[in-house]
Amino acid sequence: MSAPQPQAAAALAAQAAVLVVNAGSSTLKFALYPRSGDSAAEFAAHPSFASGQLDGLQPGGRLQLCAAGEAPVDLDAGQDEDDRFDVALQALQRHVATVAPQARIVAVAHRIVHGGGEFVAPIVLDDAALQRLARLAPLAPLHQPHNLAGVAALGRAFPGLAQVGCFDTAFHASLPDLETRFALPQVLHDEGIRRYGFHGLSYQYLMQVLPAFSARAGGRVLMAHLGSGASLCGAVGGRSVATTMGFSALDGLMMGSRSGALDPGVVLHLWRLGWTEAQVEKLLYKESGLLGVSGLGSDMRLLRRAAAAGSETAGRAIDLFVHRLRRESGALAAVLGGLDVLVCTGGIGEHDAATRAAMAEALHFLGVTIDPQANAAATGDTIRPIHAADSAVEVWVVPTDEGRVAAQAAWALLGTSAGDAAEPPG
Ligand SMILES: Nc1ncnc2c1ncn2[C@@H]1O[C@H](COP(=O)(O)OP(=O)(O)O)[C@@H](O)[C@H]1O
Ligand SMILES: CC(=O)OP(=O)(O)O
Ligand SMILES: [Mg+2]
Repeated sequence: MSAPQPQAAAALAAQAAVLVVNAGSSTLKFALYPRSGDSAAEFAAHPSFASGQLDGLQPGGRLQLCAAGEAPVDLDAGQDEDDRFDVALQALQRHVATVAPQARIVAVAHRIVHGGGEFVAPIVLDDAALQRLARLAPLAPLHQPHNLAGVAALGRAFPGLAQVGCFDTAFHASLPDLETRFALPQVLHDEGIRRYGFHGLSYQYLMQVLPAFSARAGGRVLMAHLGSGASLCGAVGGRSVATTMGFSALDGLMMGSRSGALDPGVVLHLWRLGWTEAQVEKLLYKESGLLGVSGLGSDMRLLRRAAAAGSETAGRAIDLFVHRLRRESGALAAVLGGLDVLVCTGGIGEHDAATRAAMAEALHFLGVTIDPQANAAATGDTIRPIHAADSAVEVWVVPTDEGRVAAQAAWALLGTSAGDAAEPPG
């Protein structure tokens, strides 16, 4: 993205924008969205006007701003985590002032992974809500503490601005009762030990754009969000009816460094062997999945290269990822009673044609056939159909945009007054 010339910038009218933040353990992803209509076509147009990522937020990391269309910039950062956040946010503000000088940030919206049973719709965050959300941190230790640290840091950077929380779990509030239950005593269910489901902002985005492209978007849709975290969601009428992640973001598919579904007997066994809670948590969240099985890394690109160069462990990790995808897809297709549409998204779903081909092959018995050329040509740049002309099931590759959904939620909560505040005087 190139910076507008000063004269051109001066001529631009102030435009209200929502800054969307997705804070992770070592990265902070951000994007700036103007107000736009909520139609499927406008959603699909990807209208964010500044976006990027801040890397290296953990102490000792190399703090770097990677903004869309620009070379990465190294930042001079201290060792203290709060200082690093603040330096990173000042850089973000400078970047926004350069590439989108017309933007006037009127609110900040955060992706917050766990909303529990209580937060089933976006809210304007206040101290009481933040305290209750902090209690959910043990259920999403890889995400929730960082999400909330992001809220605190943005509060310091933009004092007085409304901060909106958008919950990954909220899209799954529509799950049928049975789908939320584990086969455990009722008392535990009543205490909140149940399936919640995650990646909800991504699934909501897919369900909002798809109707502009497919007349069958309201039918039985299987969505595969395959990124560092990976899950599946089955939807009918645009609403979640089944999903693979559960109480935490550990369940279901094999992931970059997470195990996915695991016999709980394994955890008991490790405890008996003397593993501590912290060691088990690290194993399941950070040392398993593609990384654990391959012993090489969690990134599918790296594993594809290693497998092509003859690495047996990389090949096994990919095979297991695909096998688990086959098993879980079959389970959700059974819950849906068949498929009308399959949607692939997330870093792997958008970019890895071989994984998509394997998934389609696994679901061929349900009528899924892809067009190999269309599949190879789909690189995650835009929404593309990849099914063969005679496929009974449509297959789409859709680049997801969780930020767009969070921005929409902020606009809806803040009403028209937020936009009016940024109109140029006179
Ligand atoms: N070109 C690509 N080919 C294959 N896999 C890719 C490609 N680009 C990204 N990925 C995979 O996607 C993952 C990141 O997915 P993404 O959805 O961006 O993750 P997250 O938002 O959870 O950090 C990477 O770890 C890698 O496995
Ligand atoms: C919930 C989850 O796993 O998120 P991510 O894929 O961003 O890690
Ligand atoms: Mg993600």
